[in-house]
Amino acid sequence: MNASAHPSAPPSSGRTDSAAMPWLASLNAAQREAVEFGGGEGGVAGPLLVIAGAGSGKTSTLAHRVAHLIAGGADPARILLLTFSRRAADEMGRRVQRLLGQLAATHPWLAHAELNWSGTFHGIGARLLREYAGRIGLDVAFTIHDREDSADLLNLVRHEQGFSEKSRRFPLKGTCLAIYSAAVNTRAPLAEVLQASFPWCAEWEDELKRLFRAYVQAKQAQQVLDYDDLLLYWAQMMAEPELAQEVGALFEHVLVDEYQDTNHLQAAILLAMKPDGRGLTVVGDDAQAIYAFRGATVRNILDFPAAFEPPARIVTLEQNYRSTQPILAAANAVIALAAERYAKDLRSDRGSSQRPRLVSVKDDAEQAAYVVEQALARREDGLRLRQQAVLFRASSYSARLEMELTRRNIPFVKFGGLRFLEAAHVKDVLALLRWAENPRDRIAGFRAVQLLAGIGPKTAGRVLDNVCAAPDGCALLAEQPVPDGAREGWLAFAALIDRLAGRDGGPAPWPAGFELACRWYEAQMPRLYEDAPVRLPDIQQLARIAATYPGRRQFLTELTLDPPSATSGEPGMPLVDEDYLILSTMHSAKGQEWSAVSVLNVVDGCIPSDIATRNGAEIEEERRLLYVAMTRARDHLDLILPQRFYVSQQQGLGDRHVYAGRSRFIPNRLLEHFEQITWPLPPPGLRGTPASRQAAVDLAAKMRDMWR
Ligand SMILES: Nc1ncnc2c1ncn2[C@@H]1O[C@H](COP(=O)(O)OP(=O)(O)OP(=O)(O)O)[C@@H](O)[C@H]1O
Repeated sequence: MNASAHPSAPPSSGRTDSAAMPWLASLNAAQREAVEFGGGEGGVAGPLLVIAGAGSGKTSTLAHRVAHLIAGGADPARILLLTFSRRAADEMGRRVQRLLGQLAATHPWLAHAELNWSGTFHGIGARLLREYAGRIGLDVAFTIHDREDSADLLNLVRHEQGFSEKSRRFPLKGTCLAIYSAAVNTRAPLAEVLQASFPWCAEWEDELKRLFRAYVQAKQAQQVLDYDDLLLYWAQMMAEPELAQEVGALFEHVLVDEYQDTNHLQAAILLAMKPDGRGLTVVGDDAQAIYAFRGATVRNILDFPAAFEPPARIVTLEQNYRSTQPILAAANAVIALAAERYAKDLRSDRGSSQRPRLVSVKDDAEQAAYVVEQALARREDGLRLRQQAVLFRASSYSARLEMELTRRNIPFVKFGGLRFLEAAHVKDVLALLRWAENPRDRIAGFRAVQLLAGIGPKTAGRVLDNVCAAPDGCALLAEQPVPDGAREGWLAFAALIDRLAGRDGGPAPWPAGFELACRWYEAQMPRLYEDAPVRLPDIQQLARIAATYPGRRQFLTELTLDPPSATSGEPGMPLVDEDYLILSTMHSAKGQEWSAVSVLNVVDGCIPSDIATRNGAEIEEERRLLYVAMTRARDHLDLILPQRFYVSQQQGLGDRHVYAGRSRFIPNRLLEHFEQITWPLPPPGLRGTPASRQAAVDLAAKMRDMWR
């Protein structure tokens, strides 16, 4: 809500004295400088870069800055806050409100201040594009394709262009999409992208160009945008000076979290909106840049200050509040070996005698047993499971652990695994809605139509051709040529779609329309899926989520951009008040913290992952990923090293057992930062003393020295 629109609006000055703001006392000097930067009577401040080490309170500093700006008189409706995930945006909103709540007794209007422009770049992009659709030649009813839909459409075009019949093998749809996406997000010429990241596809440059041209045409004809388009269209819109100025003027302040993981397009958007940097604040940590594989570039943060004249003010946060000193020392040692970085002197006042542990176990079964035993032991000591996380490089690494947790009836939630939207049955229902929303969306239509018994790709293709050729709203679905055996079902289906689209006279119903779609779909499920009963709760869950949105369009947009996790096929999502262990990929652990963290498979081949060791830059990113994982821990950190583990679905290799050594990111010279243990512990009589265990390491070094 716009604060000034509220009945108890602020007094005309709308300002609160800086000295009266209660939160300032809790900040350290650097944080306070970042929060207060530009305060006072000088108007909107120039650009600010906050370089923040892990756990140094950058998220909290950003929230404080937003609260500070609002309390200082800034209109919350004119603050744009861009975060990496929707979850982060929600969390930030909550923190800002909590802070402003502290002033509510004396400044009642602050209790109602709400940030209504906070979200991810993609989410905000979608919203602006819809608002400006008419001005930039977009249909306001455009639908958004997720990665899988985009790959399907690209595949269709690839086929139509005859590339699937080439005698030499043309890149597959997933690779084509990755190349397309890399070129769009890095803004680099195709030849350069191919050379740098896809050299084995370089011979197809001309064909790929043709393919991408046709893909863009197909998207435009169908009025669909893919994820990359949300940024690309926004950036193109900002390349029009008049529009850039107009959109830029909507926001007095623009604040960006996790700036190290933004790409060229995102930087271009910001600079076009705020060319002189006034009102622009970005925060980030170059040591935590982990999204280069999606086109992010750490140069954005490194080059930010010099993009303005005078250059941006830099504030560096170096006090770590999260981790104990030994954990921080180990993490610092790991990142100190990085090839290039902004040097930071991260320190912690949290003393502890416990170094992080390097735990050797025989295989992934023992790894799972170890993790469970430790988690339960800590719980016995009073540490809730929710305060404990298990992190891994690839989602599949936790399979054994998930089985063990299920067997022992220990609840857990997993972040970064199968996403809700990737579940086939969820995609089915959304395809129905999307097709009703936009009859030109062929990917949605193709999926929806084939849900019917007796209708295959051929009939579906014919129906879609007819629908696309018909003028808007005149598709006459019921009269489409379908096989006789399918006719009865088809009539009911056509009536459903017409009802959902509001083509049967009444307005499109919502959320009742969703219920109708679900009821129709549930009747099809037993035919479509053997395990229909397991999938059914997801559909019911989807209906519950849908009911919280004002309409179908908002629902589809939000869900495509920020899907919740799937539940079926995994242990049920625990109740909110229940205790549960956190399982997460390292990427999804970004920005989080837990008291105890265990990292699985800290061995070469897993971290760095053997799919990311093609060049130095990829290896450096893997190092930062391990650093991100280690710096999530407050009090306990275990890095686990199975000597033998099982990997599944390796391309070209199939499932197999692998033997591997400790990750190259923890070479021998870093061992002093860790306590090394082997689990299960040998019987007490055979354990030796700490000194004799250290001696074993020295002996190993001597053996190696023999060959120097
Ligand atoms: N001035 C402060 N005094 C005490 N604790 C603080 C202070 N600033 C931050 N913290 C605490 O430090 C921890 C880390 O803060 P936050 O999550 O904001 O860090 P971050 O910089 O975003 O971390 P990362 O980049 O590693 O994700 C939190 O538990 C937070 O409450």
